[in-house]
Amino acid sequence: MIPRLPSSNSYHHRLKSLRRNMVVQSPVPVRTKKTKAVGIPTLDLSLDRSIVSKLVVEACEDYGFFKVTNHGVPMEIISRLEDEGFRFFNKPAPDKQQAVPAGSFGYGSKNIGLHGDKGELEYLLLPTNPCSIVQTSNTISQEPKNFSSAANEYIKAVRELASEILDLVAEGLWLQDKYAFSKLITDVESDSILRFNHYPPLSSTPCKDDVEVGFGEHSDPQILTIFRSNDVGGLQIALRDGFWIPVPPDPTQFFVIVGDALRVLTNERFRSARHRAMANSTENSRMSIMYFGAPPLNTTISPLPQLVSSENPSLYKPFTWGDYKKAAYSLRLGDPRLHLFQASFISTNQIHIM
Ligand SMILES: C=C1C[C@]23C[C@@]1(O)CC[C@H]2[C@@]12CCC[C@@](C)(C(=O)O1)[C@H]2[C@@H]3C(=O)O
Ligand SMILES: O=C(O)CCC(=O)C(=O)O
Ligand SMILES: [Fe+2]
Repeated sequence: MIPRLPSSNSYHHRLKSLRRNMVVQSPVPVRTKKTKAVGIPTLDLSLDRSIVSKLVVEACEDYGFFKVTNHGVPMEIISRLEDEGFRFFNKPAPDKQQAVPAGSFGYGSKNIGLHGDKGELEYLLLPTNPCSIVQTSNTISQEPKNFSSAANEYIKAVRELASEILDLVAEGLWLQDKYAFSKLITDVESDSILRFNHYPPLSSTPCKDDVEVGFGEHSDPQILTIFRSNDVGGLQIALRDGFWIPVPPDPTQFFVIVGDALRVLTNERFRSARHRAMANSTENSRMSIMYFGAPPLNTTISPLPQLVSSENPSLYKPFTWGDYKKAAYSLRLGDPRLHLFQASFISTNQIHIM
């Protein structure tokens, strides 16, 4: 099917001026080695759908990262969860260590994952399923109902936002199934995660040229990450040329990061942005809240047929989200992992000496 595009001049004029305005200047660039003061693509979700869907696709292709405004999530929902997060991190260490003790979820401090990655932060990692939020809230808050209702309302709102963005992506790619991506994260079995990262002010002064790491460089393995932070900066995004751009915080808006799974589903048309958080050298605490939208564990991830052709053959073998998650979690934070699933990858046990 040949896509039909509106042909009016005013449409093209509007699109051009939107593109010009899409990249906004960072007001307070945090400079480290190899950083650039480039703007962040910003998309106003209240604009005409046909325009926004095109711009979303462009931002996913060029950056794998963008900011959304007019996102429709009430500030009250955001502030309630932020207050609950700070209330938790302000508790004494032994109380925090009791939160969600089982498995890979729960409270962590300075250790990220299980393979020696360190960071200047503490965090709380939770499954987004409403029942497990209710259960775990007993170990997180003295007033568990306040925590669980704040978390569940926030999760519902950001899941809707993620799903809306994924529908725009499907439209911008002219897919026949408009819900091809969103249905993966709205499934009741979805493996999505909620994470609070708390970066207390650094007590020691970092050595010259040695910027301490808050959260090391990595890409997110899931489909899409929706996140925001309070007004303390720290996040940086890698550009294609290897330069890092600081992301000025915007507490009332959301940022979106393309994950590895979406990169595979689009047969590498999209980038999964590598990002990192610098340690917090300000006087105030930084807190980010990340929603990682993921499919059910048994979902097959492989490039969508519409994005595969003889000129663009599939770059990946099919694998399940569970397979990819297992591979990612068996590696260090910054390790490459997608190559393990590439169509051209030959694992050592496939090499037979004749
Ligand atoms: C070192 C690690 C932390 C991580 C699991 C991993 O082994 C590699 C991927 C990491 C990451 C990055 C994005 C968020 C996160 C929750 C995820 O799904 O993959 C973290 C994992 C974690 O913090 O446990
Ligand atoms: O806290 C941040 O700003 C970044 C954290 C992050 O990238 C993550 O939790 O995956
Ligand atoms: Fe991340």
